Amino acid sequence: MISVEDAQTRLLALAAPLSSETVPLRAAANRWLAAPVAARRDQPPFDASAMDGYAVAGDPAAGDSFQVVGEAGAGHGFAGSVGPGQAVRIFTGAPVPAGTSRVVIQEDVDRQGDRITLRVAADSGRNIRPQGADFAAGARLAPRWLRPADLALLAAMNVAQVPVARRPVVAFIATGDELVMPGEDPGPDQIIASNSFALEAMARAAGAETRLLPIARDEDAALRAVFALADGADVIVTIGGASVGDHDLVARTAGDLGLVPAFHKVAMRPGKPLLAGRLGASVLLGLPGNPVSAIITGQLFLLPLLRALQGDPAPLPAPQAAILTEPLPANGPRAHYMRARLAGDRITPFAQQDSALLTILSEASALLIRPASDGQRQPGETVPYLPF
Ligand SMILES: Nc1nc2c(c(=O)[nH]1)N[C@H]1C(S)=C(S)[C@@H](COP(=O)(O)OP(=O)(O)OC[C@H]3O[C@@H](n4cnc5c(N)ncnc54)[C@H](O)[C@@H]3O)O[C@H]1N2
Ligand code: MOO
Repeated sequence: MISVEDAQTRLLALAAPLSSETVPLRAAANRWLAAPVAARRDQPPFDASAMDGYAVAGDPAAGDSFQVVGEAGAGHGFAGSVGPGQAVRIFTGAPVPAGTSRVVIQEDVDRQGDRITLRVAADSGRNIRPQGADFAAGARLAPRWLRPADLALLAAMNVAQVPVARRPVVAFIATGDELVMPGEDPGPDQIIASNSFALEAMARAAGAETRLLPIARDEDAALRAVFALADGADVIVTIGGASVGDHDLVARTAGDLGLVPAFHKVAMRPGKPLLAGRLGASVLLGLPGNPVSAIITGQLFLLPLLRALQGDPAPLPAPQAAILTEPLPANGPRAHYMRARLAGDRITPFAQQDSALLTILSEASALLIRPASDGQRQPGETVPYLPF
């Protein structure tokens, strides 16, 4: 059995980056910016007022008085120039008129007709946002996951079309005679297929386009037929049938179909039966069937794979540190990803860690990482975890 880190490295080695495409700005949310884009203008494009008040020159003192000679608003500046003893009524976002060098806020001014008098000396701030203070024309936004703030930044840069990585297509195949879809009528020996729904949501949030294929019965022919439906997918994710039982067919059937294996079985808990390899033009990721195992291996393997396919050079989740609240016995030879609750900087693993318990997983906010063969841990010690 190989370590989690080895398995992740081998899987990511299968991730040849996808091509890019250009999409309208609004369609770029949550996608990977595939190439640097340059600002097409300065922002602000002119020295702009940061406050509502009066634009004047110099460093006026309390009692100084000015004649108001015009107005500058956002979207319509003051065309003339402003001389000594003159002021322009100005509003936030307006271009600062030629000849002025600061904005006195209106709260500090008494106005009578077209004259203003300063109640206090102008303060040290000029209340002006200089041209290009946010960014200058030509400034670049480097490849990254585009968050909402990045969309606003691209818009301000006047970038309407955005180069992003093509969405990876992920096909999900749940396997097992016991499975029916939610809303169907399960037979007495059947359960509801649940894992695909978590995994599909996870993949979509990571930018993938998803296909939920029909459940494959536990026979070679049925599994082959569903594999055929996955044709063209960048990633095929099977769920279940990865272990050693007589009905665990994924490795065998995929092998007969030409799977070039990268690994099968990883020293982790949950998730030991995980397998991966290249199947034709697709990457095959065979997840274990237990719900917690499937979702955690999805988190640790499927998500990084999807990020890497889209070009993210650092696709792996970064462990954080928290303070343990309870003693933990020494860990065995498999890295253990314990379902845990995080409160501030303190982490408490759930007492029950069975890999079939979706209620516990749903309550969990962290996966406490016990490295393989880690010794006993005491309350107060710092331990690694992954946010969940
Ligand atoms: N003799 C051994 N038995 C098992 C081993 C082992 O090493 N030796 N490994 C165990 C571990 S660890 C895991 S994890 C499971 C995973 O096995 P499979 O990947 O073959 O999964 P299945 O047997 O098909 O299913 C396991 C469990 O999960 C339920 N399941 C399956 N698919 C779904 C789904 N889409 N939604 C909800 N639940 C699902 C299934 O009904 C089973 O209860 O093997 C252990 N056995
Ligand atoms: O290692 Mo399995 O994934 O615990 O249930």
